[in-house]
Amino acid sequence: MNTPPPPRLSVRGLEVAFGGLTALSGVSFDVADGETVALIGPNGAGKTTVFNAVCGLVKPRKGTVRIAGRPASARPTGLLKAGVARTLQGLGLFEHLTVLENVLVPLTSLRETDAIGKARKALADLGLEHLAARPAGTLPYPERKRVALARALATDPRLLLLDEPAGGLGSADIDALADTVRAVADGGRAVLLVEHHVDFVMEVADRIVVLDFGEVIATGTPEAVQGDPAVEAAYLGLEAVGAPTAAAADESGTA
Ligand SMILES: Nc1ncnc2c1ncn2[C@@H]1O[C@H](COP(=O)(O)OP(=O)(O)OP(=O)(O)O)[C@@H](O)[C@H]1O
Repeated sequence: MNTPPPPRLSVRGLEVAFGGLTALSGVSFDVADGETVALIGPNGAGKTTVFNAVCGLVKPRKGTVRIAGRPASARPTGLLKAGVARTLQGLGLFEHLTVLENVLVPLTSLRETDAIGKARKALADLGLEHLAARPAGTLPYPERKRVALARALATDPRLLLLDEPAGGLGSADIDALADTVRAVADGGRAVLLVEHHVDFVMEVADRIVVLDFGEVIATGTPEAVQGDPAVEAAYLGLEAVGAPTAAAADESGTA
C-alpha cells in the first residue's frame, strides 16, 4: 500500500511563550500542495507568531513544524532549500537597490544568467518588467508590494507565506493579487497567508484557520467559518469574519 506524501506544511501542537505570555497553545494545521490556507483572528491572536515559528524566527516551547515531512530549518538558506518563501508586512525591500536587484537578492546561489532569467520572469509575471531598473524606494506602495511578492516567487517556492498581502492595497490591486495567489496555488504550490481583509480571504482561501488568544477556534471552508458562532464571538459581534478595528472592539466592549 502506498503511503500518501506528507503535507507541504504540517504544524502540530505548537506552543510559543514570550516570558509569562502564552502566545500560542496547541496550534495544529496542515497546508497541502495546491491549497491556500488563510490564518485569521483578532489582533494579538497569534497569527504572526505562527508565521515566525514556521520560519524558525521564534522557538516553540512545544510542538513541531514540518515542511514536506522534514523538521523546518531555522536558517534562511535552509528555508530556501526547503522551498519556503515569505513576504513581510514591512516588505523588507532595499530602497536604494533597483527592482531587479531586489528580486535577485534570494537568488545569489544561482549562476548569474539563471538568476537574472528567474528574476525577470517573476517581474514579468507580476507586470513589473518595465520597472526593473527603478530604485525600489521610488515606487508607490502597491508596486513595492508587488516587488516583494515577485522576490518571493522568483525562488520558485513550494510553500509561499504571505503576511498581510492585501494590506494597504486598493480594490483593483487586491483583485490582481487574488488572481496571482490563485495562479500560484493552481500551479501546485502551497500558500499560507495571514490577512485581515475579509473579502480577499473569502475569495482566495480554500480553508481558513481561525486563531483566538493563541488557540485554533475553528478550521474550515470560508463559508463554514463565516457562520461559526465561536468565530463570531471571537470577533466581538462583528457581522462577518474579519479583523475588528480598535474602534469596533471598543464599541463592542461598551455595548
Ligand atoms: N516578541 C514578542 N515578545 C513578547 N510578546 C510578543 C512578541 N511577539 C508577539 N507577542 C505577543 O504575542 C501575542 C500574539 O502576537 P501576534 O503578533 O502573533 O498576533 P497577531 O495575531 O499577528 O496580531 P496582529 O493581527 O495585531 O498582527 C500578542 O499578545 C503579542 O503581544
